[in-house]
Amino acid sequence: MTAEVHIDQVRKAYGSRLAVADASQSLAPGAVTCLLGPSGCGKSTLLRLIAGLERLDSGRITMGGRTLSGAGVHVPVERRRIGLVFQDFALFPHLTLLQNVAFGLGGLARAERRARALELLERVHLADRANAYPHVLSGGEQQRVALARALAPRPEAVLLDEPFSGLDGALRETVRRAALELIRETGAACLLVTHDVDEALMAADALAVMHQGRILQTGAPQDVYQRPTSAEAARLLGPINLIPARIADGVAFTAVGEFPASGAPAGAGRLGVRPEDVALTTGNALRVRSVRFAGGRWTVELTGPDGLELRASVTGTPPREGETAGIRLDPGRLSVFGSEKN
Ligand SMILES: Nc1ncnc2c1ncn2[C@@H]1O[C@H](COP(=O)(O)OP(=O)(O)OP(=O)(O)O)[C@@H](O)[C@H]1O
Repeated sequence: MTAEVHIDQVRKAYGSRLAVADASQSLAPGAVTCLLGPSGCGKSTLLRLIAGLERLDSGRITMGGRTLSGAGVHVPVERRRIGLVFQDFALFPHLTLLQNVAFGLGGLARAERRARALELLERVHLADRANAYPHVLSGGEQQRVALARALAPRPEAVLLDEPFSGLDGALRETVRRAALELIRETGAACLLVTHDVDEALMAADALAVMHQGRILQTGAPQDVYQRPTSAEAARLLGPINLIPARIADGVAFTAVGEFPASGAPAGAGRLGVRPEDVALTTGNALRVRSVRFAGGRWTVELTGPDGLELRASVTGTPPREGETAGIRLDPGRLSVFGSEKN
């Protein structure tokens, strides 16, 4: 069974601290929605609200049209049909892997519970360890058991809170890929909370960026990255140059040239461009302040007229410090933002 989760204008405060501020988001069945944002922005609180571990102050959360949280409604955690996976795995140390996975299958007869738990352990390639205890497993294996346990009761949604942060390097990517593949196959709606930009960009079918309790933008990862709707959202996914501009008649006038800005309101604004979308040319509009090796690319910092500071990320032979340079910006990779100083 698959169901869409709708989060509608959800708000949660702890005392005077607004942790989640009127957040709205949909989680599509069979897809991974990544919730990305800096520490303290409210990601875990939103996940806990969806799980039913917290009560919301206002707004509504529905799954398949059924209200889980809303005015006068709070379906208890165990009746939500939602699977949870946390960073610390939260396995029961005194239970075997089989017992851990069977834990949430209370409604089934004993033989069925065992069969279902074994089936899930097989899916995560740990059936041969069914009678082992969690402490003998590696971190990656424990995470796979936690996933098997979350999926065993056939949840309609799966919520994962930084589930891979305890794993490092190549293992992290392997475990993540296998886990998300399995979740997608089940058709459950999936929310993956992370503060790791690379993880979010790679793993997400849909990416939601959160800042100070608000979801600023949602979309395909490449769209949010290349077409951010605000400077704040842009910065959450990596460095971006903000070039002061005066906008008139669909053209942005800047200290480094004129660029198309059709549809942007006239007046003061800023052009946003990622460092890798700044191409260096011969010219003398800018001065190279520093050049740093960044593994496969070079980070070049430039200064220009009116105190302009720009960063370019380039391949090939970089310029030398102190030299002059020009830049070329691909009009298709420019974003136009308002002028507020954020
Ligand atoms: N139980 C609580 N009581 C009081 N304040 C809380 C509680 N839970 C969260 N907060 C506050 O709400 C805000 C959001 O916290 P939350 O844990 O949701 O952020 P987060 O984005 O998940 O952060 P992290 O990535 O560090 O886990 C923070 O300012 C936090 O201190």
